[in-house]
Amino acid sequence: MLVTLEGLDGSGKTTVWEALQERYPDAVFTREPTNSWYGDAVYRSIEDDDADPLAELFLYTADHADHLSRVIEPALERGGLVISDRYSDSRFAYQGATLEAADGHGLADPLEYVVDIHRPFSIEPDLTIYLDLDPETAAARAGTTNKFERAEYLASVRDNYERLLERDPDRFVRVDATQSPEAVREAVTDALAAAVDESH
Ligand SMILES: Nc1ncnc2c1ncn2[C@@H]1O[C@H](COP(=O)(O)OP(=O)(O)OP(=O)(O)O)[C@@H](O)[C@H]1O
Ligand SMILES: Cc1cn([C@H]2C[C@H](O)[C@@H](COP(=O)(O)O)O2)c(=O)[nH]c1=O
Repeated sequence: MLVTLEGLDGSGKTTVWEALQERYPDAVFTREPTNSWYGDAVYRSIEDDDADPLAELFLYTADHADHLSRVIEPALERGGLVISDRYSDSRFAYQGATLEAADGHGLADPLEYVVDIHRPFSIEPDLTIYLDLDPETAAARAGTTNKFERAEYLASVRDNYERLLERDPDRFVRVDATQSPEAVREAVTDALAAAVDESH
């Protein structure tokens, strides 16, 4: 079973992901960008304010392809529970917004384009927990240290997440990330426990 945590920078994904490790000691905990050399390339691009949006999309997507074949697919084939801090929805929402800001880079609908390039090879999560937070609080919590962690940009990322939730309501569970860390953890734990029970 593949479970993903999604949301804006600073929404609390990593805080929750770390807490879940105690609860599910046998699960595979992973994340995107990964710690591979593909992930290193992604982090170089994050630091480059002038990175080409399409080139950046393909760097993230290369990292995803490697993540799938090296980590996700083997774990799922073993029948394990995989919990990923960010996954393909981050690409749909963030690179969709970056391409949109670059006048669509000649694409009619950047978000749909990013979804489409994943279709032939990616694996859809069984459950995606979306930590919903307003862009201003997200940017403040994240510390506004890179080009993505700015409220204006995060507002368009959030709009894209809303589109993704609307098109796939059965896969997503929305959690109010303005709550205390304890309340967020409890809501995520409840959603995950229900999904794990249902899968048995
Ligand atoms: N529910 C919460 N209320 C207030 N602060 C929180 C909450 N959850 C996490 N934080 C704090 O917000 C900051 C960002 O949290 P965290 O790193 O978990 O977010 P994230 O979604 O993983 O961010 P990023 O995507 O940028 O890595 C941290 O300082 C963390 O302690
Ligand atoms: C997977 C992925 C991530 N991003 C962005 C989101 C963050 O601003 C950075 C790094 O992620 P972290 O969780 O803060 O370490 O990358 C993205 O734009 N597209 C993606 O596919």
